[in-house]
This record gives sequence, structure tokens and C-alpha cells, in this order.
Amino acid sequence: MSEPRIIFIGAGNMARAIIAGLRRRGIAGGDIAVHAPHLERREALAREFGVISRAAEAVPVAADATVVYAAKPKQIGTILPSWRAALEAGPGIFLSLAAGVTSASLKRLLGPKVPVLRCMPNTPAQIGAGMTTLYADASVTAEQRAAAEAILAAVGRCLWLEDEGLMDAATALAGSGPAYVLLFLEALEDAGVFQGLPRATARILAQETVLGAARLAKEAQMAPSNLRHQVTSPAGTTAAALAVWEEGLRALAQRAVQAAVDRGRALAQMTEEHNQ
Ligand SMILES: NC(=O)C1=CN([C@@H]2O[C@H](COP(=O)(O)OP(=O)(O)OC[C@H]3O[C@@H](n4cnc5c(N)ncnc54)[C@H](OP(=O)(O)O)[C@@H]3O)[C@@H](O)[C@H]2O)C=CC1
Ligand SMILES: O=C(O)[C@@H]1CCC=N1
Repeated sequence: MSEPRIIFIGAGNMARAIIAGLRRRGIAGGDIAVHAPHLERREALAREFGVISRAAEAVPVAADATVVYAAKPKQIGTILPSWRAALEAGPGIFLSLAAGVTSASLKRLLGPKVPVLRCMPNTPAQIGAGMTTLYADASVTAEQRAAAEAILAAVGRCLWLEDEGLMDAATALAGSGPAYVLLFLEALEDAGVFQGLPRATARILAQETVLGAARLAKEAQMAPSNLRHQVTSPAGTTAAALAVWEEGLRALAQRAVQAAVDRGRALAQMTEEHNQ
């Protein structure tokens, strides 16, 4: 049997989502290996997707392999050094999902020879509706970028950032973003229940409205403000509600995204200090 070409370090939520996408795209289970400490977690992936389950320890990898880091950012300094020799041996690439961990940090851990790429997917990847930003510096070739993008394209849309400094903002907007939208959904559902709608009805109304508005914004190719004006009759119900939202929503969005950016930078700093 040939060696797997896509090797996951970590068998958690994001690894599972991406593996599911790769299998949907027709990548063979035998082309994918998963390394993680807990037998049950990685064996569950092996049963469900036919991938190769392996202990956490590093092993030599195929020359054209992509090693995907899908364990937690704070563990990166202890996990990566053992993979350095395997990665340095071949022309394979290293693709990190770790929030906040910079290319410079990764290169310090893996050495200057290993092509390092970063990405920031999000949890709608579980259903193939993910939004991933990617970054690689100028030393990474077009073929290496394409190999990384092919993996993330299996779970949704991909966008490249030219400036690594913007990865923190992308993480705060799209990486964490599903949680903001889900909180909004929950709040709308509760507000509907407060007005007397049955819970199940309020949930359907909230879900379909958020989904429909997001699709409209994407497909109509108009600014959200123009589409909002279409809903807003003079002195009508929408105008009354919007006046309340405007009391705080924009300022809250700014503060929330800023808090995520600040936290990302603090975590990166802690990871950096931990790795020195
Ligand atoms: N969750 C999210 O919304 C997003 C997360 N990310 C990033 O993705 C990465 C993974 O996050 P997520 O999937 O949520 O995390 P999880 O906690 O679900 O998964 C982490 C995995 O790492 C494994 N692990 C722990 N130690 C080792 C080791 N020594 N070697 C190999 N694997 C190990 C764990 O193994 P075991 O199962 O055996 O315990 C677990 O499977 C993080 O870096 C995060 O920043 C990026 C975008 C969005
Ligand atoms: O909350 C976190 O730190 C990770 C990164 C983006 C989404 N989840």
C-alpha cells in the first residue's frame, strides 16, 4: 500500500470536518492518516471515513505529503519538533490551522527548509459551507499553494490573504464568526418566544430568515444597506426595530471583533514565549 499523502496531526472537530470534505471529494481513505493520542477518537475517524489511524508520534512521511496541524495552538511547541526531521526530508508542505501562530514561529519550530502555510477555516466546514482564509509567504510555490487550497476547498470557499498581519482579523471575523451568528440566532429565537411564538416555530423563522438574508446578500450583488432599505417601509415595523438595533449593534460588533483580535494576539504571544 502507498503512503498517505495527507497527514493530520489531531483528530478533533476541524480535522473531522476536513476529512469528511476530502472523502466527499473522492480522496481515498488510505491517502489520509490521522495522528492523535486518544485511540477512541482517531479510531472513530478510521471507522467512519476509512482513514489510517496512528498514534500521536511522528513518523516519516511520503515525499509529496501535506502535513496538516489540527491540534491546539498552545501544544504546537511540544508537538512540532518531533515532526521536523520527517518534514525536512521531503519536498512536502506543512499547513497549520493553529489560530494566531505565525509563519515565523512555525519556521522556528520546523526549520527554514520546510514550506509553511497557514489557514483559518471555520466550523460550517462540517457541512461543506466553510470560509477559509489562507496565507503563505513568497517562498511558497504556486503548486504548494494549490495543494493546500485543494484540501480546504473540499469544505467550502477559500480566500488568500497577502498580508499575514490580517490573519488575526480574518480569524476574528470568520474563524470565530459562526459563534456570533449562532448567538444572534439564539437571541432572535428567544425574542420570538417572548412574543408568544412556539419555540419550534420561532427557531424555524429565525434560521430561515438568517439563511435567506445571507443568501440574498451574497447573490444580489448589492451592498447590505441597499437590501436593508428594500425591507424598510417609511414609519413601518422594520424602521422601528432598526432604530433599536442601531443603539448598540455596530459598536458591539466593533468591540467583539477587536476583543477576538486582541485575544488572538495575546495567545500568539503566549505560544511564542512558551516555545522559546
Ligand atoms: N474550532 C474552530 O472553530 C476552529 C479551530 N481552528 C484551529 O484548529 C485547530 C484544532 O481545533 P479543534 O479541532 O477545534 O480542536 P479539538 O480540541 O477538537 O482537537 C484537537 C485535537 O488535537 C489532538 N492532539 C492533542 N495532542 C496531540 C498530539 N501530541 N499529537 C497529535 N494530536 C494531538 C487531540 O487528540 P485527542 O482527540 O486524542 O485528544 C484532538 O484530536 C486549533 O489549532 C484551532 O486554533 C481553526 C479554525 C476554527
Ligand atoms: O476560539 C478559538 O480560539 C478558535 C479560533 C477560531 C475559532 N475557534
